[in-house]
Amino acid sequence: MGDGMRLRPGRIGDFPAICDLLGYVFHEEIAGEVKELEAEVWEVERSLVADDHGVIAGHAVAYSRELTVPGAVLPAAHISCVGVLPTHRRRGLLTALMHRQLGEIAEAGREPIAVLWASESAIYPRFGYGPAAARLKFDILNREVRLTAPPAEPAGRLRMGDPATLLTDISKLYDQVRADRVGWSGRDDRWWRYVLRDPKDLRDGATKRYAVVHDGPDGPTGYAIWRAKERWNHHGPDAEVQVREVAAVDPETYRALWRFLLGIDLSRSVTYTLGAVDEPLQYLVDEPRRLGGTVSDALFIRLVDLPAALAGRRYRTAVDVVLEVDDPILPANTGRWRLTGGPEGATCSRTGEPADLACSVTDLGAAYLGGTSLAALAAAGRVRQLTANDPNAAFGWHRAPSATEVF
Ligand SMILES: CC(=O)SCCNC(=O)CCNC(=O)[C@H](O)C(C)(C)COP(=O)(O)OP(=O)(O)OC[C@H]1O[C@@H](n2cnc3c(N)ncnc32)[C@H](O)[C@@H]1OP(=O)(O)O
Repeated sequence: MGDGMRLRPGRIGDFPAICDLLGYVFHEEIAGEVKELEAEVWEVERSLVADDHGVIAGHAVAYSRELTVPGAVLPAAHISCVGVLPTHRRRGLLTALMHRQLGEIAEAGREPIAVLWASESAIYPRFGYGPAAARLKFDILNREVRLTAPPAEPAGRLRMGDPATLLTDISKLYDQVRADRVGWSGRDDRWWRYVLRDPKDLRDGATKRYAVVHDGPDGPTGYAIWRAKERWNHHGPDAEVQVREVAAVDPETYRALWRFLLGIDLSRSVTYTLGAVDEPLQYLVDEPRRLGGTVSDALFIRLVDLPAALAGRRYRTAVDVVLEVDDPILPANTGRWRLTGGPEGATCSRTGEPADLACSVTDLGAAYLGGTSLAALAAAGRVRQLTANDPNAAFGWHRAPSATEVF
């Protein structure tokens, strides 16, 4: 790391310098409402800085939140705000920050896993984070797709308003849906304010955010949040609807919300950047190619306490397998582990038995949410299946993992 450089916990007084650092590295200005909301969610006691004689040259923070994993909701360290000053790059600061941070999470013993979004996919696998959930970004030509096989007119009604005004319904629905949606993060009031932040200077000419709640006969059953960007061209109206989030407790609601979003007058395109890889919308329209879907990586998962993490999720089918895992950064995870369980729960303990499958902690992180197949990792030569006892099917889940926000 170099002479005089030290890692230390962040202090309240560091916040402006950390915002400046993040501004430099992400090429943006962190000011005004955004800065206030960053301060509100910032956990100073979980913030780590690289201090070069009083200059904050590097930073990383862990947020205390929950994450839905297959069959369970677990505490998960949400890693964010990682940056190293351009003047200090490639001298090992990130490496030092990551090692120290993982050590601290492991020592605290509260969170069996850590999760992050990577600015570049190449950065985090070396620290044991595996690409565990992808996203499908939609760029929809909405006038060129039709919802197929329309059922009888749905019984529900749509109610429009500001997201903040409808938040009581929206947050309840989010919690209801997230219980079964792997990759969704818990949101307390602070995180809702953060997620719904909407300063005018970040709208790029679009409107403020709107929300719509779908009410069924027994109460609210789903919501959508979106904004629109006005555009006209020589053909006439050409507005873009930008969908932020859609959550529905049943297929009728999901369909009603998408029918609403795809049909907004004067629009010619609809974008949705946080779709799931198995987003049901693909199976609702007559011409899915016009949805313009592109896949990219989303959540990276790091197993911090391997046995707690593996025992903390459920498995799609019965599993009884010995995994041999290598973890150079957290050696307590290294070794052979017997995982026994299924759809009702699991146990995981150290064993001396011969291994059925050998892999790195990064690959196990990639497979953890059920979105990256161990068989595909084996086909890539990353995972070694050593016996016929193959846990691939058990590690899968009934829906693909997805993410609802970039934190
Ligand atoms: C969760 C989040 O917040 S994601 C956001 C991450 N931050 C950013 O992208 C902001 C812009 N970039 C930066 O601030 C810095 O370049 C960082 C934080 C990505 C890297 O910090 P550095 O201190 O330069 O990393 P460090 O010197 O520890 O590098 C460790 C290794 O990772 C590699 N590495 C670092 N950054 C990158 C990258 N962007 N792409 C590919 N490899 C990388 C280095 O080459 C090095 O490899 P080596 O061990 O084989 O030599």
